[in-house]
Amino acid sequence: MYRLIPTEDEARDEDRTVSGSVQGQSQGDFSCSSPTQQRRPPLRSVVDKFKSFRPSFLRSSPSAASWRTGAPTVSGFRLPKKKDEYLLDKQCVKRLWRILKVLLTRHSKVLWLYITMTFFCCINEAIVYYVGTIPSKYYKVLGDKDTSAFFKLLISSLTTVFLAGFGKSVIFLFGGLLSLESRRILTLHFHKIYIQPKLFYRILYMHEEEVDNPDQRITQDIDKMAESIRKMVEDLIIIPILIAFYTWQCWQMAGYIGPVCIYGYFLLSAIASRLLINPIVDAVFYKESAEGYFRYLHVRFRQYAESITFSRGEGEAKESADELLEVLLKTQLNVIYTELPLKFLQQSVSYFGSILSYVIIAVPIFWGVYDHLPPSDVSAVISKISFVSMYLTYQFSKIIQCGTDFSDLAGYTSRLGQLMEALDQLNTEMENIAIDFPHEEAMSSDTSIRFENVSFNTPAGDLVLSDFTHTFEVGVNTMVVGRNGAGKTSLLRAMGGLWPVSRGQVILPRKYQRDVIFLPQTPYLTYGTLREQLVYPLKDTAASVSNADIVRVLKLARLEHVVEVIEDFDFTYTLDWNKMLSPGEQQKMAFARLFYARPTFAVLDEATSSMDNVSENEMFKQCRLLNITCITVCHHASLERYHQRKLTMSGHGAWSLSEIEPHESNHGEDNDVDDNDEDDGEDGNSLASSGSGVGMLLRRPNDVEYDTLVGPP
Ligand SMILES: Nc1ncnc2c1ncn2[C@@H]1O[C@H](COP(=O)(O)OP(=O)(O)OP(=O)(O)O)[C@@H](O)[C@H]1O
Repeated sequence: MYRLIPTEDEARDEDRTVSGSVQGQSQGDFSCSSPTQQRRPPLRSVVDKFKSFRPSFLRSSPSAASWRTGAPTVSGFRLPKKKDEYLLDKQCVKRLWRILKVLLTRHSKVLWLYITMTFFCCINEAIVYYVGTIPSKYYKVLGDKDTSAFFKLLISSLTTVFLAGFGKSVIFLFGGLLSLESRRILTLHFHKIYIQPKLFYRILYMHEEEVDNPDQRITQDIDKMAESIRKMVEDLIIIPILIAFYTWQCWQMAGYIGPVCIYGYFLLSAIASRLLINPIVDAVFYKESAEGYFRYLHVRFRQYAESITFSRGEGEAKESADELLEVLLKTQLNVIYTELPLKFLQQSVSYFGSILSYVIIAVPIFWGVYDHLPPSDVSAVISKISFVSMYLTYQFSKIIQCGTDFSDLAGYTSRLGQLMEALDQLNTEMENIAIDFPHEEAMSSDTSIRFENVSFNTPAGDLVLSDFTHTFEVGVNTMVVGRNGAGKTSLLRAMGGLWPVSRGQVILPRKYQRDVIFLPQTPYLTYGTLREQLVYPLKDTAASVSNADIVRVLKLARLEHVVEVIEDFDFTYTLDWNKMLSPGEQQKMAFARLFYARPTFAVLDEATSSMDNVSENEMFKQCRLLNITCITVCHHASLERYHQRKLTMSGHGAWSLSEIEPHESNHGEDNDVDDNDEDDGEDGNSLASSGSGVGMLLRRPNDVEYDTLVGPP
C-alpha cells in the first residue's frame, strides 16, 4: 500500500545516513509504493512503459498474436507495474458500493430519477405484457371469423403499440438524465477529493506509477461508468418484478415443469457467465489506462507544439503516437477477445431460450392438458404460453447479457475505486506528516521563514538538503544558487510544503497564504478575464479591482501594452492567454499579480528567466519599492546586486551561506536601468525609474485605504 511516512527501520537508516555524511543518500520519505518496493524505478518514457505491455490474449500464444493483429509479434510485452489483477471480487464489490453511496446520498437526484424510472418501467412492462398477448387474441378472433371483435382489437392493439413506443422513449429520457446526473455527482465528488491543496500535486508528480492518469479516470472513466450504470439500470430495474410475475404466469399455464426448466437453465448460464467476466474486468482496466496515456501524449503535443516544430520533431512525435496507438489498439483488441466467449454465451443463451420455450409448451400439449379445447383456442393458448415462457427466459438472458456491461462497470469501478483509495491514503499520510513535521502551523509570531535542522530527500530517495538551519528575514533578499539538479527548486518545494521534510521544521509566517507568494518559472495563466488573471487564485475578489489599479499594476510589470491587445478587462479568454503573451510576458503577468498582492515574501524560481535584462532589473527594483523580500532561485550572477545573502546548494545535501558584499553596481543600479531603458528606446514606463513611482497609489487586495508608495531613496 501507499506510504509516505518512513518506517522505523527506514528512519533508522536515514538517521545513519544523515548524521554520517551529507554525501550519503537516505531512503525516500515519499515512498508511496508497496513495502517490498521502496525505491522508484528509473523514470521511463510512457511509450517505453507500454512497450512492456503484453495483452493477456497474446500471452498464451505469441504466434496467435500476429495472426490476430496482423502485426509482427513483439515479445516481452508487460503492463507497467502490472502487479494487480483486477477482478470482479470482494474488493470490486466494496468499491462499487462506495461509489453507489456517493451517488445515492439523501438529497441526490439520482435516487429520484431511479424511482421515476422504476415507475415508468412498471407501466411500460404492463403495456408490453398486453402487446405480448395481442397475437393470441388475433388467433382467437380470426379463428372465430368475428369481424367487429377484429376491428376493436385492431384499434386497441394500435393504441397499445403507440403507448409502448412512448413508454420506451420516456425511459430513454430518464435513462439519459440518470447518466448525466450520475456523472455530475461523481465528477464533483472527485473534484472535491482530488483537487485539494498539495494532494493534487503529489498524486500527479509522485505517484504516477501507482495511480496512472487520474485526469483520464475523472474525465472519461466516470462518464463511461455513468453510461454503464444507465444501461444496466434500464435493463435490470424491473427484472425482479417481471421474473416473479412471468414465473407465476408460466406455472399457471405450463405447470411446475416450465419454471423449473427455465431456472435450471439460467443457473448454468449464470455460473458460466461469472467465470467469463473476470478476465474482462482486468482487460477493461488496462485498456482505460492505455487510453489515458494515449490522450496524454496528444495533450503534450498540443502543449509543446512549438518546441516540437522548432526541433523538427514531428517525425518522432508521429512515431510515438503511432506506437502508443498500436499499444492502445492491442488493449482494445484484448477486450474484444476476452469478451468474445461471453458474447457467444449470451447469444446462445437467448437463442436456446426461445427453443426452450417450445419444449415447455410441448409438455402440457403432449400430456393432453389442452385436449378438451377447440383448435382456435389451443392456438391462442400455445401463443400465450410461448410468449410467457419466452419472456421469462428473455428476462434471464437479459441478466446474462448485462454481464458485458457489468464487466465494463467493474473495470471502471476498479479504476475509480483505486483512485479514491489512493487519495484517502495520501490524505491520511499528509495529515500525519503535518503532525510529525509541522509546516503550515502558524507557530511563528514574526513574519520570517525559518528552517530548523531541516533534512529532506527527493521522491526517489536522494538526499537534497541536510541539517539546514536558516532564517529568511524580512528585508533581506536571498539568492539561491547551485548547479542544475542541486536541489534549488526542491528547497522551495519543501518551503511550500509540496515535499515533506524528513527531519526538522519549516516555520512559516502566521499569515502564510498572504505573506508568501511563489512565482514559478512557467506561471499558470488561468482561464478568464484580465481582472481575474491579476487576482489569481482569488477569483472572487476580481470584482473589487478597479480599472485604474489594473493599469497601474500592469505598468509596474511593464505590461501596459496588454491593455491594447485585449477586448476589455472583463473579456473572458480561455486558452488564448498563453498564446497572447510570450513566455517573458507571462512571467511579467506573474509579477503583476505579485505587485497587486504585495506579500511580505516573493519566492522566485527562475521567475525572470525569459525576461530581457531591463525588465528583469525592473522587477527586482519594484519588489524593493513595494517592500517585498525576495528569495530568488537563479543562475544570473548579475542579480546579486539585488540580494544581500547567498545560499549555495552543492547537491547531496551540502549547502553554504554567505553575505553578498554591496558592490559598485548596487549603488548605481537605478541609473543602469535608466540607461538601459533609453538604449531600448522605451518610454520609461517603469514608475520607479522614471520617478513617477513617487507618490503612486496602489491598493492591496484587503486594504480599505490606498497606500502611498515612496520612490527610490
Ligand atoms: N518528482 C521527482 N521525483 C524524483 N526526483 C525528482 C523529482 N523532482 C525532482 N527530482 C530530482 O531532484 C533533484 C533536484 O531537482 P531540482 O529541481 O530541485 O533541481 P534544481 O537545482 O532546481 O535544478 P535546475 O537548476 O536545473 O532548475 C534532481 O536531481 C531531480 O532529478
